Amino acid sequence: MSSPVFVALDTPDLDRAKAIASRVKAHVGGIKLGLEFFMANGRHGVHDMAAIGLPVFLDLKLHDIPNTVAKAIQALGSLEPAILTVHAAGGRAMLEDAKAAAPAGTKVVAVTMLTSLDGEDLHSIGLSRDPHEQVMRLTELARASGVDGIVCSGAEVKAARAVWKDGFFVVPGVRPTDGHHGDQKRVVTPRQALDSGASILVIGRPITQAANPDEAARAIEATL
Ligand SMILES: O=c1ccn([C@@H]2O[C@H](COP(=O)(O)O)[C@@H](O)[C@H]2O)c(=O)[nH]1
Repeated sequence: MSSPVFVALDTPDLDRAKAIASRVKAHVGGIKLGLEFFMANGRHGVHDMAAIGLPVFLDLKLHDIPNTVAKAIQALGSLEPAILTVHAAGGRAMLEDAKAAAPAGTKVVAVTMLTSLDGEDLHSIGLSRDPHEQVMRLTELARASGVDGIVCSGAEVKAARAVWKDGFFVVPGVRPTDGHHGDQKRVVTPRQALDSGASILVIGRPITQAANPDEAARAIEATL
């Protein structure tokens, strides 16, 4: 079975992204390309990265009116990423139209609550629910909208999986040890995320900023 780890290649530098992907290829199951990479390299960069031979997760976190999101997904043309993100807060019509616009082989997953946020952040944007309640509410919305799954933290994935048995659960905010969390606030270890029901884990800086990225990826793989 291939590794559940998708390495987040958060860099604008195509050559650096290629170099890290090539180094860690044996220890990860896919690569995740986000806004930083896409803004710098566009569709052609994604196409180049796909040539490495690992599944591509395109993490664009689309959030706009339904027509705009659907047209943006259609504009990806032949890229056909394995996974594509939209924001669940875009609402039911946007989620339905995103799924309808995506290629059949692309899993559309809805971001519920960014792992860089906590309860205080929710309150500061006018939401009185706690993170667990917010994630569960958006999980129900995503399931009812017909998308393939959600992005949530490892703290909520067990409860989300319980109400959506065949959903696809993406867990970022993963740290191998109790070390530096950076901007992530809802954090678990790779083992905890998998034991709680994650389908895949997204891990960036613990691998890409390591002195030896392939050794870091191998060490994480050994814990799974
Ligand atoms: O809620 C979310 C959704 C997406 N992400 C993305 O995952 C990686 C995490 O990188 P680390 O370096 O392991 O923190 C990054 O690309 C985010 O855009 C997330 O962290 N949380």
